[in-house]
Amino acid sequence: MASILECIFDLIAPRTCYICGRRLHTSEHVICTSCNIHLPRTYYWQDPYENEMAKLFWAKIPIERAAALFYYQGHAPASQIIYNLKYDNHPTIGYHMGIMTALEFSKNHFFDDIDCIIPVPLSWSRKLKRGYNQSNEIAKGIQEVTGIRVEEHIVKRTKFKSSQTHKGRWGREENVRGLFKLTHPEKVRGKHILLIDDICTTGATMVSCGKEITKAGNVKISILTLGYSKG
Ligand SMILES: O=P(O)(O)OC[C@H]1O[C@H](OP(=O)(O)OP(=O)(O)O)[C@H](O)[C@@H]1O
Repeated sequence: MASILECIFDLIAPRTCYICGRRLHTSEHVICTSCNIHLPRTYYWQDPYENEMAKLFWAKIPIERAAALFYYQGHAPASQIIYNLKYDNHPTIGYHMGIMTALEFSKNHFFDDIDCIIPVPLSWSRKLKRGYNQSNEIAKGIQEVTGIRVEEHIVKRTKFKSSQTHKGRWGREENVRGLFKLTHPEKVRGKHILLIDDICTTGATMVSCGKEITKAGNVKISILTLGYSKG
């Protein structure tokens, strides 16, 4: 339930839906109820072991479950959520979308047995430019609902090559190969990790990060993103 303070803030500075622009009710966050209903959900969390996204990771990393909240397409209305989260300085979108995602996924026991959450890291230069890591903001929302701790400093991205956005399938794999460095293997050895990112397209970023984490030994990996893009 919204606090009195939140109601007052909404009167002074009304928030609007990031998809349709309609004014948000105090109980709504990021998107309005109508846009939420029309969000193109994947429902992968209802079949987290064998869906199209999970199959991207088969035989590449020790994958358990994988799911994204919605299908992502470049200019579709729902892409505004990701665009504003990443490129328009709205980190709280990540937190609220993380909460929304966790509430839906937990109905299907998606988070069972997971020991810790690792947001896919950004390079320091990218983080400096953006001011925050969007995956970490999503992770905080997931933690809020599930109580599973977020571990931000177990793996780092050693450099920023270039964005995956305009690359083809092969170029994406090449672009992120060997980019991550596991700095605290003892913290993940024998654990079930939930890797978080904003979007999964080919899965190359998750595979590269996941492979590095598995060097710790006896690790299981599940994957959660807000969007799944068919490329
Ligand atoms: O599944 P994949 O094919 O690896 O693509 C997904 C990755 O691409 C995007 O990052 P990008 O490198 O474009 O970062 P940017 O948006 O910050 O430039 C996105 O944030 C994921 O990390």
